Amino acid sequence: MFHMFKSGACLTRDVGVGWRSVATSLNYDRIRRLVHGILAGDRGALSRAITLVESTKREHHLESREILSQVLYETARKDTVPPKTFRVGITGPPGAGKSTLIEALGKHLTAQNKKVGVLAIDPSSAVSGGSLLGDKTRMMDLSTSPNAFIRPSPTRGVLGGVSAYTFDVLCLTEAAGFDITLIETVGVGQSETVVGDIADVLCLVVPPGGGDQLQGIKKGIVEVADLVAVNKADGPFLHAARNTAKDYRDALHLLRPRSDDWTPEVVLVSAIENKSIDKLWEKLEEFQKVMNKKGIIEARRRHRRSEWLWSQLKEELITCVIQEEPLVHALLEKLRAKVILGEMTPRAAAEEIVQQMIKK
Ligand SMILES: Nc1nc2c(ncn2[C@@H]2O[C@H](COP(=O)(O)OP(=O)(O)OP(=O)(O)O)[C@@H](O)[C@H]2O)c(=O)[nH]1
Repeated sequence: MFHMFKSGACLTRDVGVGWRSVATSLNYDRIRRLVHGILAGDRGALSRAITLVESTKREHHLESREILSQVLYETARKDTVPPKTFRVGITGPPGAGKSTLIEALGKHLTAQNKKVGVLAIDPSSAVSGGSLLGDKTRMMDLSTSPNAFIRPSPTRGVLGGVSAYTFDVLCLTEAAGFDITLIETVGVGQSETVVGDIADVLCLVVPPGGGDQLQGIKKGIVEVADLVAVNKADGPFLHAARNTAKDYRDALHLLRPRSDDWTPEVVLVSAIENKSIDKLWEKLEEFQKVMNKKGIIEARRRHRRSEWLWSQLKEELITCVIQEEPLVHALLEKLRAKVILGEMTPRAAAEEIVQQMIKK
């Protein structure tokens, strides 16, 4: 069923030692069990595999790589064009009701026997060790559904950057049969770009606001949103929510749509009262249908994978080759003084270092 295991010998990173060839003794029994489990849709196996992806231990990192390679071998064979999986990015300011909306949307989908994964991208954790998204224990109802898989954000920086990490986790959840993935992030700083990179569709969730509704929400997020959900359209907030929806419709009208095939829309919802969640899903599905018909989702995914290869390669080269290379350190010491004193430009110094490395 599975392709051959790679040999135990491989080139890997050993933190503080540099690149070297090591005869690894990976736990192949565990790898085999987890791969079987994931492909059979076992949530426990999926959780354990993700923990290996998150781990900074070298052997865990290698095990997760082996698991991913076997899992991808299987899923790639069954992959269809257009893809049957759908990656929905949910972003918005803190307190907009993203988690409540994800729970409502998740329940709407699991009730239809759809399998839903929920992932969180938390840029704050990588930088400060804190967590913007907090723990996701709020999605209590959804987490008890066998059709749902909820994974809280990592609590520390992960090797290779947030998008590379989330992409690995996404591959695993999809391999376990969770065809719809809701990817949540707080719309601040870089995070919406990351979720925009990973998701097929980006839904911006905003609360009703008085006066300047777009205040505090960066224009950049609105520009990349495919849908805007104005949440909390209930009780005393209903009137304000309607006004906010109008403001967003006007704002979107002035912006050039991201794609000629889709004009972003604004939907009024109430996550708490479960109002118009079906309408929101209809819109998301419509987006999926329109974009898949033109092959746009698959084309975007392919393009991104290729882009990530470059960014990962650069990152790996910097962290594993350049920073570990004694020659680079020696040259850096020598040339840094010249650069600081203005005797040499940083570009010339960098070129000199690279030339010396190539000659070596
Ligand atoms: N009235 C009303 N309140 C809501 C609705 N959805 C969420 N809330 C409330 O808004 C607050 C924030 O909701 P969350 O779901 O935690 O919002 P969030 O965007 O995930 O917040 P962060 O995790 O801080 O980014 C909570 O007190 C919710 O009960 C809604 O549809 N109507």
